[in-house]
Amino acid sequence: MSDVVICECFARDGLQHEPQMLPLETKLALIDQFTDMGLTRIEAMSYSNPKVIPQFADATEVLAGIRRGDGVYYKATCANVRAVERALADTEKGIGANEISLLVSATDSHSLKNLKRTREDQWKNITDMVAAANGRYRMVGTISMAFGCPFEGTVSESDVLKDVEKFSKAGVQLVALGDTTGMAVPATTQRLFSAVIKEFPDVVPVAHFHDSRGTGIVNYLAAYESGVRYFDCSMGGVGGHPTEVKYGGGFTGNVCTEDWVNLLESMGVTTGIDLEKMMATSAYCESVLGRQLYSKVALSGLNPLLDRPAATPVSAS
Ligand SMILES: CC(C)C(=O)C(=O)O
Repeated sequence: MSDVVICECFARDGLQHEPQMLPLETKLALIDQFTDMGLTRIEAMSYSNPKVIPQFADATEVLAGIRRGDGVYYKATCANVRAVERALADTEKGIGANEISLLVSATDSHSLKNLKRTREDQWKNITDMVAAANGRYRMVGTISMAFGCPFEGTVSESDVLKDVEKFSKAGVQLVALGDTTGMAVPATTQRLFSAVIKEFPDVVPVAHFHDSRGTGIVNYLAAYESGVRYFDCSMGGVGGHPTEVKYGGGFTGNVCTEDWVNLLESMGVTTGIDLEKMMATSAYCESVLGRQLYSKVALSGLNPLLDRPAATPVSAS
């Protein structure tokens, strides 16, 4: 049992906006490597409309082809009831995901731009999706722009907490707070997560931060210190949110799995990840995308002190 749970987002969030289409065999090899390196949450694919997002036209084939690890959650991204119905159809065939995701934005401006729906309409959509899922999956709700919005500025923490409450009341077990465009700082990260942990003890809080301004890891550390144990990351930091490019410009990537795992393990926090396999998988991710990605650890190697016991292990509170 490790101290933290890392969700690897490369195969969905990472690939969604990649211009090149990866062949099915490459996706299967990637996800199998994620399983083999010890990850216990893997964002595998998206049941999106293939006309809109052709990258996931093979969503069912991906689920059918991957090797399943014991106790591993394979997450399917779902945008609407039709997507949940596709998830259920695959589950009936015995090849389904075991976690599905739901998404809301903390601000109406971002919701309209990103989801083409007002927040109110999106909450109706989520209610319908939860009803359609009928308790068959572990569910994770993500609140985008939870720490600030490029269109509306400061986001009210009490409004975010109301969204967490709505997810909780709907029976959603995990709630991710998204720092979608890298606006959080350690103090806001700690304040909001501490409030979630205090007010919603039944909810598993998840950090889903983008590293747009190089603040991802410092904020993840702040989240860890507040008691968060679930983190979304992506090998090489790929992925992220198109809104950043369309409306703000800049880097859209996720926090690099390699860098966050290296830091945690160097602090004596166990991740359950085989570090040598992680480095081999990191190189494989770069080779399949044909370019150097953003991980500093991929560039410099793992912390050389890692093969010695950490001087003062950080206790998992
Ligand atoms: C789309 C979600 C998962 C996201 O990346 C964000 O809002 O930060």
